[in-house]
Amino acid sequence: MRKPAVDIAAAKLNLALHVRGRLADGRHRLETLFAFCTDGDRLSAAPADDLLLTVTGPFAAALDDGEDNLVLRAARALRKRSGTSAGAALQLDKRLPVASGIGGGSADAAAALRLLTALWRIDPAHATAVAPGLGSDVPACLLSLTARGEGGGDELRPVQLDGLAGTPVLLVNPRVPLATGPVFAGWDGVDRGPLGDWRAGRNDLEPSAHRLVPEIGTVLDWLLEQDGVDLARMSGSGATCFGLFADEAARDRAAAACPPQWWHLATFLR
Ligand SMILES: C[C@@](CO)(OP(=O)(O)O)[C@H](O)COP(=O)(O)OP(=O)(O)OC[C@H]1O[C@@H](n2ccc(N)nc2=O)[C@H](O)[C@@H]1O
Ligand SMILES: Nc1ncnc2c1ncn2[C@@H]1O[C@H](COP(=O)(O)OP(=O)(O)O)[C@@H](O)[C@H]1O
Repeated sequence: MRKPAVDIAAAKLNLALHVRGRLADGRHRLETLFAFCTDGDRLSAAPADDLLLTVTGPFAAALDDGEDNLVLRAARALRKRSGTSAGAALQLDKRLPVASGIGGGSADAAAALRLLTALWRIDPAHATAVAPGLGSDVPACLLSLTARGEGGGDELRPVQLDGLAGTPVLLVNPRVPLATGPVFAGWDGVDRGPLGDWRAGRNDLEPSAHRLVPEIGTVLDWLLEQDGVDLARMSGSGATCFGLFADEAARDRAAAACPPQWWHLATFLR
């Protein structure tokens, strides 16, 4: 029997996220810089007659393997669009916290699109076509490259930023799930200006997320106190925050000192 193909559903970061107003469809108009980590969830796909999903891993319990899992929604959308009748046995190793601003669900959906495009030998244009309908972040996760996102976050332009790849990162989440919708709803409506240099930029969703989950402030303060941290910010709608470190040893010292009640992941930008 053929070995199942495996794909890393890389954790997504918004290195900066500026909210510029509203779009005609009611979503918020964003200017963001997407970057991806070298770690994430793991998804595998093997040939099967039907579409099947099993979920394992540290965050499997936070998620069901039922019909509304983004992996199955992605698989069904791709099957419909491409006209194939093929199935797949999908296995998700859920390592990223759920509803946490690092796009775990979107990355899983994107990984499913990549794996099934290969397994079913279909035109990759079908995956590109169904991605936006699965979530605003799914096109960025399908690309999984450093990119500037505009519009709803789904108008993408890949960018090459010197020195970014390989940067040691520490992700920290206070283990409080935070849904995206209420965080956008709490944005104060003030356009604070365009995204230029991302390091000097902001996450405009941080104040709203912080009101809903005050621990975000504690996590950010803690990250900023760590030796060797160059920048600390919240990703997406939170509550995960990231610290970018000058070197791996400093990142590892911070990881070792991370309060045990928080989730953390020591990784790199890819
Ligand atoms: C905030 C961001 C930043 O990258 O990331 P996450 O925190 O989700 O990781 C994204 O914009 C989230 O993308 P995604 O999680 O795919 O969002 P969707 O499923 O499309 O929408 C979730 C909710 O956010 C709102 N939403 C989403 C995108 C956008 N530009 N404006 C919005 O107001 C939607 O109206 C919906 O209520
Ligand atoms: N495979 C999946 N992984 C994570 N979340 C999923 C998945 N499938 C469906 N969801 C739902 O999608 C929502 C968004 O999850 P996620 O992408 O992890 O967060 P965020 O958009 O904040 O980065 C969650 O509330 C969850 O119930």
